[in-house]
Amino acid sequence: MIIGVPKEIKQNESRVALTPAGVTEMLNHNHTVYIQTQAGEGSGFSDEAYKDAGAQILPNIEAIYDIAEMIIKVKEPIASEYNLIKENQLVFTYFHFASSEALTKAMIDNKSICLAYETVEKADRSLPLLVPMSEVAGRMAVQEGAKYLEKPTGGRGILLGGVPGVKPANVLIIGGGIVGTQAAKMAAGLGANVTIMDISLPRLRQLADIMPANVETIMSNQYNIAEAIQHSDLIVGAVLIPGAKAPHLITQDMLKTMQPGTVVVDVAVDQGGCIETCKPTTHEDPTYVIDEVVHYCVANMPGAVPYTSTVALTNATLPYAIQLANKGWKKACQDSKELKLGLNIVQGEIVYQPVATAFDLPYTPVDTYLKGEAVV
Ligand SMILES: NC(=O)C1=CN([C@@H]2O[C@H](COP(=O)(O)OP(=O)(O)OC[C@H]3O[C@@H](n4cnc5c(N)ncnc54)[C@H](O)[C@@H]3O)[C@@H](O)[C@H]2O)C=CC1
Ligand SMILES: CC(=O)C(=O)O
Ligand SMILES: [Mg+2]
Repeated sequence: MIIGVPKEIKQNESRVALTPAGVTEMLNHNHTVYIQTQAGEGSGFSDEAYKDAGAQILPNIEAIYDIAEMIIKVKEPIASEYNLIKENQLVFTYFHFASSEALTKAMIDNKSICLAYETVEKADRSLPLLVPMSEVAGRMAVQEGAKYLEKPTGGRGILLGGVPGVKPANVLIIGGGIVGTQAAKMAAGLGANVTIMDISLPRLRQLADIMPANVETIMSNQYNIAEAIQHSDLIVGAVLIPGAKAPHLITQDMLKTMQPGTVVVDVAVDQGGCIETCKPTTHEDPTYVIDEVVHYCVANMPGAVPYTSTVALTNATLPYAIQLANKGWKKACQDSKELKLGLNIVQGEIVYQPVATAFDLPYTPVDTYLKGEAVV
């Protein structure tokens, strides 16, 4: 198969979807790999390194989309890429469709095959291609939160861990999955008073077992959230209902009950955010203030640490990308339930129910496309 890797063009996005090691693997399986010039530069991989691994370098993004049967990238296509994507071209990347009707409609219109990293799902319900970036974002959430809690950046002016004789900060984490767990570990390690909320009692039990003594677990519900936000200094939004729009657990009215200078890091922004007042921001201008509450809502947090994130992401995506390249999307999705769940839009039809629900658009069951002879 002919594989194309464009340079990411989202603001301050320096990750790349394939490393030189990944190129070698693809070549070992008899595939051809084209990389846009400088695509790996921000992650420490030069064009020379890709050439040495056997890739061919193309000078611009148009050339990559023009030649490739499968595009592998990191972030969702942005508006200038919509028309570069061709009918029947397989695009393997994060899409987060439920947060963007414009993207959803553009991918319906171009009739491509959209296989979303974030909904590839294992039998145990884990999301293997979201996990590594959630690990990064969860850890970063506390780092960023600590920074914006400083007075000069608009925060309350409180040190997460306090100092001897002074109380530490209160950190509330809503959602105890991968992001939530990593955020809790970091905040607890710094000495903060940490509370994790989740709607899953089994999950809260697991967390209570593994977390240190300065982390408590509380059931997530409207009453408990309303109470906890009043004395939280840092709040991390970390909920997920796979593929769907995040529920708004903190409404605009509730901001008025919070302490001035509270920082909210809504990591779930890529699925629309779990705070009503969340709107996506960039690494260049990551925060804004509403009702004296600092909002940090960067939708590509791991993009800021590409040396860590590119390798973590490609460690997870490469085995799936190889299956897709070896078998073609149809056969690969017939053979693997995990990959099949990654299909969101196929040739103009939404095949992932929560995306159709998010915009009240028609839904076509994915098996409609996977029946019959596989096309390689
Ligand atoms: N902004 C960014 O750069 C990044 C954002 N993310 C996003 O972070 C979010 C969380 O991802 P993961 O931790 O991997 O998901 P996960 O599936 O591991 O965890 C989500 C947790 O939320 C819980 N949950 C669902 N509804 C809830 C509610 N009403 N109250 C409390 N908990 C609730 C679930 O029970 C689950 O434990 C996703 O939207 C993901 O896309 C992930 C990586 C980077
Ligand atoms: C998960 C995601 O959206 C990211 O890593 O940017
Ligand atoms: Mg207030």
